[in-house]
Amino acid sequence: MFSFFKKKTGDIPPEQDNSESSLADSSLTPHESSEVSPGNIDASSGIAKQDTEKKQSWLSRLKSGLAKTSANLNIFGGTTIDEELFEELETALLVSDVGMPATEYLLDELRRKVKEEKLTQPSEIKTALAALLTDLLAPLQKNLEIGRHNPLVIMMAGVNGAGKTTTIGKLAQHLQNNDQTVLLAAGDTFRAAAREQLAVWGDRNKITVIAQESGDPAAVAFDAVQSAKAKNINVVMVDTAGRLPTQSHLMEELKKVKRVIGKGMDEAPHEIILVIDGNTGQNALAQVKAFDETLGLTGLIVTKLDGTPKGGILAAIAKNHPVPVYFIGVGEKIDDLQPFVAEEFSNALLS
Ligand SMILES: Nc1nc2c(ncn2[C@@H]2O[C@H](COP(=O)(O)OP(=O)(O)OP(=O)(O)O)[C@@H](O)[C@H]2O)c(=O)[nH]1
Repeated sequence: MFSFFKKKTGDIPPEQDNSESSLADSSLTPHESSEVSPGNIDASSGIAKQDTEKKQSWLSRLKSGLAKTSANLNIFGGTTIDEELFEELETALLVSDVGMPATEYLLDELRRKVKEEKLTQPSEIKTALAALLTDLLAPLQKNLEIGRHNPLVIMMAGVNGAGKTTTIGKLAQHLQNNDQTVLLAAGDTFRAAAREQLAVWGDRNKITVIAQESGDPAAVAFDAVQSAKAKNINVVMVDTAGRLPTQSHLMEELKKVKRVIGKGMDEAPHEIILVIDGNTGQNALAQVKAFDETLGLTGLIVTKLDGTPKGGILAAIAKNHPVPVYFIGVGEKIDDLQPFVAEEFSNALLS
């Protein structure tokens, strides 16, 4: 099944309790539990077919999005495994922003595999590298769990232009498609245009957007949580203005937003997600470390992996400062944002 979110129940009614399954799965339950008839066989196989098509379409977009990074790694066309090939691979991994520690790790493991498994062909090294990369990235793979708090409060942070606002828009639509009600907090009070952009977008998609003239992002976030509680909304997403980790007063402001959200609802924000531009390369690692230190990140979303030769950054994050990657983005359309799956990612790079 093509699942976008993981659903865990907490305070939702028992009849909707379908923990450990995805929302998309839960929407299938009536078909599965009702009596089998030709009608519902057709319906469920139709859904399965649609899912397979969606998945195939995503995999091909992922592959073409990562084409520049995978071109860096296209060095396995020869006939012998020698020191020159390992040196070429080292350069290719570094150029792809895998970073030194992960590059050294992958090369050491590959040399061990070549010996142990008596590999002789470069194509076998490529397959072995794909498996090693999958293992390295696997700890980053985690579904965003919805349904465990009502509302689930998600705070988004990141540097300017990373893709926070557009990602919030895409996620909101995915959530709506999964029968979740959503409310947005226009916490990017720095850019008036960003607030207006979100308000117009909210109008068009019938999603309430809480905005204020005051310019205090913490107050906007607080109001949004109160409003969501009063309206029994499922998910609140709090947008924040872009900032560099070196701008300490702005990092302090983020801490305040987090603190004030906590005053509005115990244990909130439940998710603090850093949105990273995949083009940023090694600097993204510095961003993860700095925002994590300031806020305690629960997850990452890596956007703009389309067209970048620096897609290896996920391996650097996995090796140096692992934080779950909930979603990756390879374009501007809603379906260009999908859950991160380590094996899909490695295969797109190395198949
Ligand atoms: N190619 C591509 N573009 C993307 C992707 N995700 C977002 N964008 C684009 O990136 C640009 C910046 O996105 P925003 O959502 O405005 O970024 P932001 O982080 O909210 O920006 P600030 O408000 O300045 O901090 C927009 O033009 C988006 O359409 C992606 O996965 N691929």
